[in-house]
Amino acid sequence: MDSHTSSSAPPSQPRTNSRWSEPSGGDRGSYGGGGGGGDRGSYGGGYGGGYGGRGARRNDRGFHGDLQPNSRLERELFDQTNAQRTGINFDQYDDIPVEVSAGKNPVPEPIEVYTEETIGADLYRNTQLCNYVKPTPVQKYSIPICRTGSDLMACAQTGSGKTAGFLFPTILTMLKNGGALDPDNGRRKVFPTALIMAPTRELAIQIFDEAKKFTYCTGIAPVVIYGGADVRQQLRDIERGCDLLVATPGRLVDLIERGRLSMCNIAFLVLDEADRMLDMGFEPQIRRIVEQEDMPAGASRQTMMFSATFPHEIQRLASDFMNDYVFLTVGRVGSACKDVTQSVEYVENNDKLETLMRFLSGITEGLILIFVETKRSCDYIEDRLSCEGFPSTSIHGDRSQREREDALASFKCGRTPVLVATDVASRGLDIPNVTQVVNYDLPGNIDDYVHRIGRTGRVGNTGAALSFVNERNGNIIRELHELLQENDQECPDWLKDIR
Ligand SMILES: Nc1ncnc2c1ncn2[C@@H]1O[C@H](COP(=O)(O)OP(=O)(O)OP(=O)(O)O)[C@@H](O)[C@H]1O
Repeated sequence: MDSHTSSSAPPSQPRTNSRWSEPSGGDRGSYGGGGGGGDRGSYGGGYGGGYGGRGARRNDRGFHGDLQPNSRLERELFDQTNAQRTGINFDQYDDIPVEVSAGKNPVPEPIEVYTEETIGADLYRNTQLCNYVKPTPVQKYSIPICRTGSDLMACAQTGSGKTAGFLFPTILTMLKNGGALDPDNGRRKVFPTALIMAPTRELAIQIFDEAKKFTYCTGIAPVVIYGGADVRQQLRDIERGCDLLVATPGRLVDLIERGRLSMCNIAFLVLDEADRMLDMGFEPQIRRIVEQEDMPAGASRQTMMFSATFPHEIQRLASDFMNDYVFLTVGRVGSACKDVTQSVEYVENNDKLETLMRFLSGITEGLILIFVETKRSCDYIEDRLSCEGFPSTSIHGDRSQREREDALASFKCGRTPVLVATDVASRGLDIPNVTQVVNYDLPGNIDDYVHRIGRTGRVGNTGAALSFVNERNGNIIRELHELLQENDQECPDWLKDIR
């Protein structure tokens, strides 16, 4: 029987370090399973309380945000306590080969440093507040390329700063051009200038959090909208002024249909993790938003697509949405982050839980992210781990938005150092101190594997990924084998015998 559905608990593992408690046999409630204490306000919808109400009045730059410093907000946004810090391998990013295939414009020189000259005074101040010392390779190239007005498809390894890679040039060009006038608007319709679409709510919230930092005191107002949260609050957020909108596709279509959002001023369109959005079946919504509403096409819009992987279906979307685009690749398209030590272990399904607990018992520090295939096994494993003394929480598509945010908050602060997740957490999430990823169930394709293990080993930090493998994983073994070899990882002989 599959261990996911087995009701018999595996034997308890003795704890080899004091981090984990002895099995209690109690229920998960005693460990705060599912998290708790997550502060929605810290993710904010729109500007939270920090900027104060300001209506949709425009500032001197033609946008809707604040230009004045605010010391409380500044402390909140740039608090470094839980920020991701660059790791020992950060400087080795410079050794990764970069390829740029030119569009019609000549490719500009990359920028090597962050200064007022390279990224303007506003962004420079904000990078200093973020403690960014120098650009990552994708940023070095994407910023000058996008400033020429070219469309861009950029592929760079997980955790190498792609978010700033698209936010920086977008913000810079918005500041250069100033806000566009709204068309005559009798109704309460909102006209953002930049649109960033992301596949999951958590990723949209995270991009928004980054956008808040980089737009601080620039006058640009960022807002996030996503499904599963109160739509009325999000409507209030956009009405207070929205220049840069971060959205998941479903909620965006909803607000367009309600007549509350117009795409007609969109000058910048970013699709982050576009391949995942297609996997999740969002193509009709994306095509509707980009092709069938009032969004400008051709040269009046700049389009960027960013991911660590680019399967073939994406090339189609790219050629439909972009004009003569530049293709930027840092390293091989789809390759795994070299700072993650990958290992595989042969484990039959029935033995996975026991093996996992034995493995966890030996981990003395850091956060551990465990990927499983189904929502059901996610709940089951979280429950078993919690009962066995490993404080755990979980995240999957059937949990409410509140539960998902609470689980992430509880994981991030270390209250529950184990997060059991489905692929909803595989893309984009940037959680400091994740030192170990476990593929309890391997994903169905190698791209998802690359994204999953990329939740660790970010911005030059080292991390580790362990995958449980057995005969059921035949479909991914060949590519996994190649990937391990490419990254000089240990490749056990039995691996290639699995079909
Ligand atoms: N130039 C920089 N210097 C220092 N830290 C940076 C720099 N650029 C980005 N970071 C930080 O690196 C972390 C990873 O960045 P980001 O999430 O944008 O990576 P990514 O390439 O989009 O990853 P993924 O493929 O997983 O989505 C973030 O915490 C970000 O703040």
